[in-house]
Amino acid sequence: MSTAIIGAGVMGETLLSGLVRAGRRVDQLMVGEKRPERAHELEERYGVAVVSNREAAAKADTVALVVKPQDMGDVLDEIAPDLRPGQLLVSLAAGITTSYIESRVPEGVAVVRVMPNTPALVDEGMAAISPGSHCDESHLTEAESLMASTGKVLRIPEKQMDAVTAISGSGPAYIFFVVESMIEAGVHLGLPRATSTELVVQTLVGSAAMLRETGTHPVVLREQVTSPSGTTASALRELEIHRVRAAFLAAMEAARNRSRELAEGN
Ligand SMILES: NC(=O)C1=CN([C@@H]2O[C@H](COP(=O)(O)OP(=O)(O)OC[C@H]3O[C@@H](n4cnc5c(N)ncnc54)[C@H](O)[C@@H]3O)[C@@H](O)[C@H]2O)C=CC1
Ligand SMILES: O=C(O)[C@@H]1CCC=N1
Repeated sequence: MSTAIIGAGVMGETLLSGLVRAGRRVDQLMVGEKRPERAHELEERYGVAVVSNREAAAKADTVALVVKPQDMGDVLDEIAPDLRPGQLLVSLAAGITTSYIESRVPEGVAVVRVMPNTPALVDEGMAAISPGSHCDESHLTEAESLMASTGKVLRIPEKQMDAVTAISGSGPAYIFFVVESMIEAGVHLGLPRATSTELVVQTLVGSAAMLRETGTHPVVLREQVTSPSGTTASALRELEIHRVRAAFLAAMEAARNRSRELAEGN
């Protein structure tokens, strides 16, 4: 099965590198990329063929669309004449619905919408997938296998996609923001930056491993750290006073709303 990736920026390369790591044959992969210097970089790095978007659409069994939502209309209009019924189109773009894509491509092209995230770069990705209206099980399985090369995959109803985008799609950015803030705090408290960074990164990795390996609810894990009248209780009181919980809710609502706006072409 040949796969084309159209749009080889951050997420396009993440997908490409994952497929290569998972053992997909490079001669079964191709890339369509607008920026010539970027295309050249990927040719050099992976030995992958860079072709025009139309050639990618005409040749590949599966076409992954990894351009920005704002560029999706133009790309679909460009490749529509080369697509054929039964072919699989996988969109990784935030906001863009399967019905929007289906309305711009020939009848019978199978569309799967995916929301991935960047930890896929280290094979710890979280991707959610939803079928469009012309998908059969084999299309969904192929999209699932594409994304499973770099992490976990969950099938979800498309109506949940904007919320998923806000949680796991954008999620790594919130975590990096927390990490960055904790490192800075360590520096304020007098730690050398390298020490603070090592402490925070390992604390994050250790906490994530506890969540995954014990399956224990985060509230219970947090309570285990919080000794009566201790240091953690003092810190958590400040987080509540500064409404960090409410800020997370507002942030994720804003991301969900932005995903909805992107669907309307804004
Ligand atoms: N970066 C992330 O963490 C995530 C991104 N996504 C989605 O992935 C998509 C791409 O995002 P990024 O990789 O972050 O953006 P990016 O800007 O790094 O990559 C987009 C790439 O598409 C190329 N491009 C633009 N128009 C093109 C055209 N007509 N033909 C061929 N290539 C074209 C650009 O030159 C660029 O290399 C977006 O739709 C985004 O919503 C989804 C989940 C996570
Ligand atoms: O910020 C964005 O729009 C993309 C989608 C999810 C993560 N990055």
